[in-house]
Amino acid sequence: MIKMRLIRLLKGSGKYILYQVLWQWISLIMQIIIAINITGLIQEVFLDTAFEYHIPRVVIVVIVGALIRAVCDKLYSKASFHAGANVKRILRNRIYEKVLRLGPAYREQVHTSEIVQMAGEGVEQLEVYFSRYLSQFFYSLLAPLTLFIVVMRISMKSAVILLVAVPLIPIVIMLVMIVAKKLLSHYFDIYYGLGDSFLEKLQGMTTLKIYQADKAAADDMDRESEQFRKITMKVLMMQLNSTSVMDIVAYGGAAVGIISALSQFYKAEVSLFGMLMILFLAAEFFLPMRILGSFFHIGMNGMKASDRIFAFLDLPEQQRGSKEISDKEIKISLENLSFSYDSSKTILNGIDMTIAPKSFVSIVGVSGSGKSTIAGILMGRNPKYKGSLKINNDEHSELTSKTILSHFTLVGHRSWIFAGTVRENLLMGNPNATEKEMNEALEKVNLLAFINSQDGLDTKLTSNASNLSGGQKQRLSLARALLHNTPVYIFDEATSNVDAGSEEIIMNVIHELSKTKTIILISHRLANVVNSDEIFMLKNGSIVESGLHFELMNNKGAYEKLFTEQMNLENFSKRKEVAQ
Ligand SMILES: Nc1ncnc2c1ncn2[C@@H]1O[C@H](COP(=O)(O)OP(=O)(O)OP(=O)(O)O)[C@@H](O)[C@H]1O
Repeated sequence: MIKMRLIRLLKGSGKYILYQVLWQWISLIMQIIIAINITGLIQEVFLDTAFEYHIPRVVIVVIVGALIRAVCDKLYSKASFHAGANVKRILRNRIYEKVLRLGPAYREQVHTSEIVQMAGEGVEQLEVYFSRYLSQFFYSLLAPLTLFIVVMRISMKSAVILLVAVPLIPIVIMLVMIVAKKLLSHYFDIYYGLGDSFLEKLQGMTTLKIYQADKAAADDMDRESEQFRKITMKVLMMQLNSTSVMDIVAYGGAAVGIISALSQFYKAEVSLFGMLMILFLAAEFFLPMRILGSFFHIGMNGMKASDRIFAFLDLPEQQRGSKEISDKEIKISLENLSFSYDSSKTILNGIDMTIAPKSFVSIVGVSGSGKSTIAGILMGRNPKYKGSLKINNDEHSELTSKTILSHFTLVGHRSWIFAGTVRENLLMGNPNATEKEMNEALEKVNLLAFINSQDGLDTKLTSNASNLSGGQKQRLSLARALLHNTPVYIFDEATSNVDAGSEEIIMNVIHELSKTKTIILISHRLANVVNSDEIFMLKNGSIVESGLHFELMNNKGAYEKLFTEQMNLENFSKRKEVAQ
């Protein structure tokens, strides 16, 4: 019922739980004082003693007691807010820091939608656990003991009956917990699955529309939602049933206590005052446990959500060294490097490659041959490689992520542009870039005139720059990469999906850049790689040929075959265009 790992999250907020218990306890003491005064007065009325003199005192006690209880309620709410808010902030920070530590490879271990749900709804579900459940747990132990001490002075028999009946509620809670654990785990599987599926369908909405598959996707969503509705109903039913059982135990226990008090009054074993006191306080024995029971279900949801959060926080992290790249010149050496995403298939097999500082090398090969996997390994995204990858004299895994990312820039064909302004996106490349440097970068990629015809650097961009053309977006990504100004640039199909004009501009920028930087170009289109210092031809994860363009052409191997096929196809297209 209490999870120590969650408790440890409280850190400095533990005092708020203590305050909550204290305010509730003072409120209970006030209630006991009010009950003593009122029942005392009732007894005096029945015994016809001089009760009139006591009325003002009782009225004052009731008013002051009620006021103190109101203040305690207010203070309880305040402490409850602080207890919940702090933990939520701590947990969200931990999730965020974990994502950062996992780095770009996080998606291999967890879905983006799961992280979003975890950090949003998942953390939110812990609110009740910290702000209500925990303090109620301690208070529901303290309250019956306090009441026991009061009632035992009136009747030991009633006090014992009431105290013994109280633990029946936690027994019911524990029995419910056995069923709830399994059900809730299933509930969360379906819940996160639904989120995942919803996000994917939303992201692929345009594709679904193009292939008129949106109806089938909507039917899928309906099916999954229905499954979620059913499991939600099951959870609610379980909660409702257990609440009813707890009510029966609570009110049944109070009834037994009251009956025992009446019987003792009948036998003149307790006074009228004593009988009325037990009558007033019997339900109070059970109320805190009963409230704990109602928080328990929400607390249980939170505990279950925390299982996922902790499983995520415990994901193994890439063990990297602490070395920094110190040289300005960067030599990259891959020696007998192999890699698999999983044990079922080897993706790269015994790769040997040396990339000299400021050289222009290209990696080519048919689709699926492993080109992007090499780029991923160089960027630290696919860390579990075998063999050796050295940056100057240090093994890649001994270097910090930070040093890798500040010496290597990857420009892919799907670089993300964020909603905001052109300026904000460019500053991501270099937060210290001046307006002049940003304009120069835009000029290099032939985008300055267009951006200036809009609102200049303050031109607004929608998410992933959907208000720019594909070519403009790619050139903007390139301008941002230029501002990053690292010694090594990796271009992974940076010109795919762009028009011929944009392709030419991008290739010109890459060639210009190769005068001062190391360039690794991954391209389907072999016409773009002819001027490389070295070309590596990849096939099924192995280098089958390497050398200069003319050497590979003379080899008459796989490269020559692919190059000739592409040239024939391009010439055919050109002839067709001219004929039209
Ligand atoms: N995250 C991943 N998990 C499992 N397998 C993967 C993953 N990414 C790629 N692969 C597999 O690794 C192989 C090489 O993929 P990679 O993307 O490196 O090829 P590529 O040569 O860059 O292809 P393309 O030119 O089509 O981009 C493929 O068979 C692919 O299915």
